[in-house]
Amino acid sequence: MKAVHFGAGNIGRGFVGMLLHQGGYEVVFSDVAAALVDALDAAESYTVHEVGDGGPGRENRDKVITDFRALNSAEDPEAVASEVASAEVVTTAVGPTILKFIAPHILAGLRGRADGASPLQVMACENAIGATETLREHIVELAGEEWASLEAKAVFANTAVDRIVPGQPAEAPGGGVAIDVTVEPFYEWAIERGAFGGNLPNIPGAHFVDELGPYIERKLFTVNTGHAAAAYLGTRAGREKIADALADEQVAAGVAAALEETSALLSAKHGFTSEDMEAYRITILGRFRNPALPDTADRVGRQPLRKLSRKERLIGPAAEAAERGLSAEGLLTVIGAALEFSLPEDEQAVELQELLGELSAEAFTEQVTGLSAEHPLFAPVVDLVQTRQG
Ligand SMILES: NC(=O)c1ccc[n+]([C@@H]2O[C@H](COP(=O)([O-])OP(=O)(O)OC[C@H]3O[C@@H](n4cnc5c(N)ncnc54)[C@H](O)[C@@H]3O)[C@@H](O)[C@H]2O)c1
Ligand SMILES: O=P(O)(O)OC[C@@H](O)[C@@H](O)[C@H](O)[C@H](O)CO
Repeated sequence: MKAVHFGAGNIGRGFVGMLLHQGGYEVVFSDVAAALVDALDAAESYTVHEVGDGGPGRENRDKVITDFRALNSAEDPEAVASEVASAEVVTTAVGPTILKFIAPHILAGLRGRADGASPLQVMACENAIGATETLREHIVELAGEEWASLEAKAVFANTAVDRIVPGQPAEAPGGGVAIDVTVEPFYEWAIERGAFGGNLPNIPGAHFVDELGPYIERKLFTVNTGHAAAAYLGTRAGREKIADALADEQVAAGVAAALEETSALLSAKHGFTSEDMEAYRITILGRFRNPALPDTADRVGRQPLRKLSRKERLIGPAAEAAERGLSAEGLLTVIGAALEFSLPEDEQAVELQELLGELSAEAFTEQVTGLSAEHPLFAPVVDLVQTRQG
């Protein structure tokens, strides 16, 4: 069995690749970072180190991953298409905005797939609602009328992945490109079952669910909302590491306030009990506090324009809370802190600060958050933008 995985970065090597390997797949990583591809392709194995308390598999904290290869999709797209054509599974962990660049490779692979082969099982493992569906839409759009003849060759399942994998040092301790990965022990991979028609991929570490919506919203609006709150409030308080941000009482109170609001929304919307949501929050805050995990506010706050967009972890739940007459004050405080996020090496952080300087508060709010002037959250966000603009 073979899986082609696009994106050999933190979560690609530290989670998706690891679980595919444990399921018995040969993993072909595909990436555009030449040095990383070369280092992976030359290696016989890499190690996933679990650090800190909790999680399954405590008896063995170092997982050695073998039976993989790596290809550069920028240099050799034909080889990637050929691997996709003969794979059972395709996964991605490249970031939601990169999915459109993965679509041509999958389409080319489907064109080369033998008639009668089992449908390719495609799963995007990104922090976004409906990421696999987005990937499918890119493929369908590219294929145009040809899609009718290819459609039966693939099935697409939305997923929710959860494991904190911090940024890794670029250089290995002995020199050369680092390919080992340090991760937290906790993980969860929920996959929507329906698309597979009973022929589930063999991923023992994942669990299959009938409806993914509640899982992905609970994950994105708790883990990622709480993480973003820790990053933006932590940066405002001068904390560089996420664990240090949580150790600051004021930051921790701000994170808790935002998460109480998202929990109230998730309970109202999906029927999670308040006890279940409280237990979920406690687990997550414990994960953020993991002192052995070198995770930074800069990584967690990266791409603030994506994080401030309409369906994402801040505006998404705040807008829905406001529509339902629920409190969004804690989330608004985090949105205000996100507007201050400034990081020269992050293109979106630079653009965010430029837009704040160029646009009126109303135009900024419409463009960045996608809220319309009639929405109950529009005026409070405009106030925050005006405050930031001085
Ligand atoms: N790190 C985490 O804790 C974590 C957890 C869950 C989900 N995620 C999600 O996984 C995705 C990846 O996150 P990450 O932290 O691993 O980021 P990362 O930057 O470490 O990895 C992304 C990889 O994608 C590669 N890439 C970029 N463009 C590409 C292209 N056109 N084709 C192939 N590869 C390409 C990059 O070179 C990089 O190696 C994001 O959507 C993120 O939200 C991350
Ligand atoms: O990857 P992003 O930029 O969407 O979000 C940053 C972090 O919150 C995220 O990577 C978490 O570590 C991860 O989602 C935990 O499962």
